[in-house]
Amino acid sequence: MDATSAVELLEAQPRVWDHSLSYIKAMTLQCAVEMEIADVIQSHGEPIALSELAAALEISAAKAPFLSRLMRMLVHMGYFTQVEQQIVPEEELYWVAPLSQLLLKNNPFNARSLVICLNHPNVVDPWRHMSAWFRSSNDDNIIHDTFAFAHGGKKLYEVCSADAGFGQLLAESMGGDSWMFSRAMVANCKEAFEGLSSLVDVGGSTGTTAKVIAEAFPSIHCTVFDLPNVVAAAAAAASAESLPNLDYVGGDMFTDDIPPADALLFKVLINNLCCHFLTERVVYNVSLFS
Ligand SMILES: C[S@@+](CC[C@H](N)C(=O)[O-])C[C@H]1O[C@@H](n2cnc3c(N)ncnc32)[C@H](O)[C@@H]1O
Repeated sequence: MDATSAVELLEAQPRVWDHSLSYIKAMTLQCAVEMEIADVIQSHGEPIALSELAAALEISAAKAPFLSRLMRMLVHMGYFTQVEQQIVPEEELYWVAPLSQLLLKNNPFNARSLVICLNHPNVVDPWRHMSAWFRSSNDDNIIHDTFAFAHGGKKLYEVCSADAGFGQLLAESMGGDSWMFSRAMVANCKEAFEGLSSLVDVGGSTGTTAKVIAEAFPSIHCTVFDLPNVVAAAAAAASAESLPNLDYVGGDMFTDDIPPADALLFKVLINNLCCHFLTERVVYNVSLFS
């Protein structure tokens, strides 16, 4: 190997490190969500010193230096800002950046469940099995998706049925996304709802999308149709803020009757297979918005 090639390789090496360690950002974000760091700093009401943050998070003094590293990473990722400290210059001060709004528990559009869901072993494992999937030789009875391959042949929703906690997490994971998406949809696509008197949101999860539609179009009766355990939790949570034109029906869309309606909404359901607004006619392709 000549000297130029050696230098080129040396310069390329950090990229391999970068690619191989890129999971650190995901894990750092998950840690911030689990520890509710954004909530703690926001409720402090002003920039918080590292020692105060450590105390509020009940982190021991011995581990506080590691909290400093975590916070610097989160600053680098854009969730927090580091503020100049005048009084005790050596003390680090942190404040929330706009991006951290997406981590706050009291924001209806937060992405907390999404972060936890996307880092869940059930979701990460298929990626770890990708080469084994490519190399597997059962082409006669090919298991098309790597998810099923990594889960003993079970598809996503079969895993959800077997693991109710994960099913609930998946159902909730789109909540913030749906909240923002639905508001944009009802504001920009009013014509898609004209003439409808009923709509079923199939796989409607906690009802975020249906709620937005029901509020925007009181003349449309909206039904959230999802697996019974998901619907039970969603309906219980919704009872306090119930809308007269919104209800919940539990069932399995593969085996149970979907309630009849003028329009069926399939949003982020069964991979890309059903990413459409369906009625007797196709009203809108949801993927246009996502
Ligand atoms: C990725 S989430 C999408 C939720 C919602 N449509 C949205 O866009 O926010 C998929 C939803 O489909 C539901 N689901 C999965 N299998 C189902 C089935 N067989 N019948 C009805 N709903 C199902 C899940 O419980 C989950 O709430």
